[in-house]
Amino acid sequence: MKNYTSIHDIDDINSWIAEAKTLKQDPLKHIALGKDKTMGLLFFNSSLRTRLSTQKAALNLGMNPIVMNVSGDAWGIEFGDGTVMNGNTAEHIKEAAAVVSQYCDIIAVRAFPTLTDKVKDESEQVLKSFVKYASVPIVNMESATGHPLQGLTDALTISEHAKVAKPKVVLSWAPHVKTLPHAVANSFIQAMQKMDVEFVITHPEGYDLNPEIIGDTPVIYNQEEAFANADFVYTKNWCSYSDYGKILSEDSNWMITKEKLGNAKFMHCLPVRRNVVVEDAVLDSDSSLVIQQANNRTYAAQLVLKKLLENL
Ligand SMILES: NCCC[C@H](NC(=O)CCC(=O)O)C(=O)O
Ligand SMILES: NC(=O)OP(=O)(O)O
Repeated sequence: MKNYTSIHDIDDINSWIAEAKTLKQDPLKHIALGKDKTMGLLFFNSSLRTRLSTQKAALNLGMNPIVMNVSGDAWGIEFGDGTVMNGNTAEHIKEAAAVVSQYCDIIAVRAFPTLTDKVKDESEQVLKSFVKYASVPIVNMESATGHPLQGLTDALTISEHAKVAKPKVVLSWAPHVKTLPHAVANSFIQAMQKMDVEFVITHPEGYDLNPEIIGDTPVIYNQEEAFANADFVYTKNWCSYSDYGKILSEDSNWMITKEKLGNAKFMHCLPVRRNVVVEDAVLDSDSSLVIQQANNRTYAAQLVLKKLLENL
């Protein structure tokens, strides 16, 4: 594996999950692997979990992490090809990526979508430019259309907590006050499609995700029907994909409640807005896996970094 930019970079999810579980049992076992190697983390957007768990993963492998908030702290980066740079951007990604590649052995990037320009977002301009112009491996820490470190984490968490051989997993849309990306939902879908689970998606009409990602995964527009006999309910808000970037509904009837959840476990990537997306009674109960999920971010990242280091 040269880069980790999408769930498609996982060749065999079951063996990856097994290896992540082994790493979790003895996180410092490979501390010599990353000796004298530098991990660069570049953030164009806010983060708590990704920023800390990816650094923790690098430290567990003996790497030296260096972190930069690119938006605001660095010079504005130009991504366009052939642009006359007489506007607000001060340096081109061609120089920026080449320079950072000299300081770092692996570069991880977070760059969210605009949610106003679908073509630009789907082109993954920022992530793909780093892949193109950097000379070291690139890790996606949540791009315009995917969050594969999260998707791998979620697959690991479901595997750890499954009580039956083929659990039923539901991805449910929930209300939110802001227009939010599709990245987490996309990578979760792609991860579940690789797992041996019964997987369904539920959301109000108008919130259908990219049909190329959905494939033949069933979509049910009735949340109650979708939740029947669920073992895991993974919740996420996203904005409309067809009416790109729009909030069509803030219908509070779609909020996750203890009553709706029944015996299922609740999952969310975090950060989560209490009593908008999910009620307190769920998050404050044993049904919630969100803290265990966030812990697994370290081991998912550590597995990815280990594979990249072994391939340097
Ligand atoms: N990295 C995890 C999720 C990040 C982002 N959530 C947010 O922006 C929530 C912001 C808020 O609730 O104000 C998303 O949905 O993709
Ligand atoms: N789940 C997740 O990616 O969280 P952060 O946005 O805090 O990194």
